[in-house]
Amino acid sequence: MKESLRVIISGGGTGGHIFPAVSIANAIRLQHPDAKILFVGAEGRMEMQRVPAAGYEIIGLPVAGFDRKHLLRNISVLIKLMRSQLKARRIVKAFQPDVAVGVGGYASGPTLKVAGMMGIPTLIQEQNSYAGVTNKLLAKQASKICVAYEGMERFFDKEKIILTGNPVRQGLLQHNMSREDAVRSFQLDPAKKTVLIIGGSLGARTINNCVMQGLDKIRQSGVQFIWQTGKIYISEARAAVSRAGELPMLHTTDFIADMAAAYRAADLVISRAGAGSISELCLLGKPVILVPSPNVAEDHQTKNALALVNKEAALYVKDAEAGVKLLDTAIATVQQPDTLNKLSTNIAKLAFKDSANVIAGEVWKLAATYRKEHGR
Ligand SMILES: CC(=O)N[C@H]1[C@@H](OP(=O)(O)OP(=O)(O)OC[C@H]2O[C@@H](n3ccc(=O)[nH]c3=O)[C@H](O)[C@@H]2O)O[C@H](CO)[C@@H](O)[C@@H]1O
Repeated sequence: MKESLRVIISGGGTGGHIFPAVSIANAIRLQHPDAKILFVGAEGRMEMQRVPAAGYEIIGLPVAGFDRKHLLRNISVLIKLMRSQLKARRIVKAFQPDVAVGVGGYASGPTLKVAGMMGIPTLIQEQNSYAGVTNKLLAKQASKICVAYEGMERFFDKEKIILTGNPVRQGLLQHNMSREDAVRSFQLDPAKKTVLIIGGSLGARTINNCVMQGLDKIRQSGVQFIWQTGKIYISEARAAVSRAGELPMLHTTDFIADMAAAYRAADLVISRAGAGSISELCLLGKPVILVPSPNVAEDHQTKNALALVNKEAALYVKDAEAGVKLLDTAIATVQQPDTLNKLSTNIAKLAFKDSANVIAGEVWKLAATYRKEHGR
């Protein structure tokens, strides 16, 4: 080949979109070490920090989501969308990709739309059991659609669908830290059972409230906790902890950069049922109590969760019941080795092992055809 492979990857908004994108980029780099990869995200969103932290260049579009409650505000959203399309066009023209990959979220809309209009092949990756709005809009012109759940032909053309599972960051699987070192890295005691509490990439209000109201219970439990609050809840959480006094058995943080260490330290996880977290928990065989968010499109987190619960691969606490049940269930379960073993064995059976590599292979196939046609 004359020139190196050139790929645009676009999307973001939450970790659930960003981390699969990074994982696909890493797999492309492994298969094609001289590949040029450019991310296109949304200004001010999480990807603008997380993507450079993963070692990739990103350009932001001034894009924003539609406001379904205040329709008048959408005039500015429309203007931003038009400006984003113009900017996306300039980016695609200058970068000259062989293929564009969309992972869902606002930015992937304008980017993949203009790439498609310019004749560049596009691939989209849908993480959930219910298709996102942007991916549904982009599906018509997409050449391939990589999905993580069966039954996605209700949203997409059957011929384009490939069941790949969700790509997971490679660093989560390729590490050899001991449990003791992992627990110590959170300033906790390796002799104690540890519960990891994660509320998705942005944090979860209900789960945070359970912890804030249960600080005395935590103190007396004999168990220790790693608690990720999310960026917007951290000051409230820290204030509650400092009011409660010394709590050496609780590590509080807004965001965990080293999720490999957090999972390694955990004997049990409490989590929202976002697609990314579920894929990771399956691959690592982690016992988990799922508390699906009720505030997502078509209640898709409950569907994500029930797919596991029905196979006895996870415990389930409804958001509305978390206040009375969640901490008690966690404190009891983490001290029952048989239950933990059964959950771990069953959830590991649901893992997709090689998702990022399979998707990177599909990206290359599309690019290779385009390059041949364009003499690149
Ligand atoms: C509220 C909302 O809209 N949630 C959606 C969002 O989830 P959201 O982005 O919250 O969650 P996911 O579970 O998909 O992914 C979270 C990712 O963030 C990482 N992580 C999390 C916490 C932390 O401190 N550090 C860290 O690195 C996890 O390891 C995981 O890779 O996208 C998912 C995938 O489209 C959807 O299924 C969710 O419904």
